[in-house]
Amino acid sequence: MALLTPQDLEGLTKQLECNNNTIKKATGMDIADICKQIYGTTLDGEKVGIVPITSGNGIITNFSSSLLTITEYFGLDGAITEHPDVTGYYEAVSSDADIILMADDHIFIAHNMRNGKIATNHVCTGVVYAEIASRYKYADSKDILVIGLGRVGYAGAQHLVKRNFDVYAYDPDRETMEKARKELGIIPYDPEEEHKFSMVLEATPNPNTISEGMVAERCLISTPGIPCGLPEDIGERNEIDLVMEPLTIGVASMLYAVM
Ligand SMILES: NC(=O)C1=CN([C@@H]2O[C@H](COP(=O)(O)OP(=O)(O)OC[C@H]3O[C@@H](n4cnc5c(N)ncnc54)[C@H](O)[C@@H]3O)[C@@H](O)[C@H]2O)C=CC1
Ligand SMILES: NCCC[C@@H](N)C(=O)NCCCC[C@H](N)C(=O)O
Repeated sequence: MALLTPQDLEGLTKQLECNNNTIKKATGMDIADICKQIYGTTLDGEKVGIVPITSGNGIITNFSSSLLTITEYFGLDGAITEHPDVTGYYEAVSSDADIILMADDHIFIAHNMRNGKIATNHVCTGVVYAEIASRYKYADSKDILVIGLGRVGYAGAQHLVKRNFDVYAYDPDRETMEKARKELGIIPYDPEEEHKFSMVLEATPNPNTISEGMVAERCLISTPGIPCGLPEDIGERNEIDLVMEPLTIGVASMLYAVM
């Protein structure tokens, strides 16, 4: 799995504000509104314990501080523990944290100590970016294209099927495509069909995954994928609203998911 780098997280607040404005323009709602709609929950100044984890590739220098920025942006009372790992977890629980945030190289969780709810970043990211794409004010139909059916994209496609969208999808992994077709009923995207979409969810770790033939003149591309899958020239030739940032929207989704 592709790991975040400190460079990905630089200028996080600016990226967040820019994306929140794009989301408001494209859907009429901001990130918090969309999360409230998805989960039917609200945030109320909860105490959040952020625990750095040293396993695997180790601590990402600005990951915990980025989580602190995000919790504060959404009006929560965040704190990074003085110690990492088990000692840090003990510190967070002992200081009465309502929600614990921690991530190793494979799973990033939010765990609500009050109601026991637990949520993963990859599922919550897929769901919230799918929801953003699906609320495009200028959509020309209920057709939506999902590019990449991994941990994030599959969760997003599943959410869109549940919301009764006509979900087309493409992933080069044949087994993944077959699983999604059988289990979700997605429609395999066929580039030969010249079907252009006004709503696209892209969740791959590769650049240039979005081709000219996929996007309508006016299109919302909602992509947590790092790096960005939209080639610059296509972005210039079409009227595209691009929602893309490395961490905040997915974390917001996690926080609302465990309330
Ligand atoms: N912005 C955010 O908040 C978050 C971003 N991410 C990023 O989202 C991306 C996806 O993450 P995961 O789902 O965990 O990865 P994953 O490795 O589980 O899934 C990626 C999928 O993309 C497919 N793929 C690769 N090239 C493709 C192409 N050209 N067209 C269509 N599909 C293609 C692969 O076959 C695979 O199924 C990664 O870049 C990850 O870093 C993950 C979580 C949160
Ligand atoms: N947008 C979220 C993406 C999460 C995932 N792609 C990742 O980089 N996970 C690694 C996080 C490692 C954190 C580290 N253990 C620390 O605590 O600093």
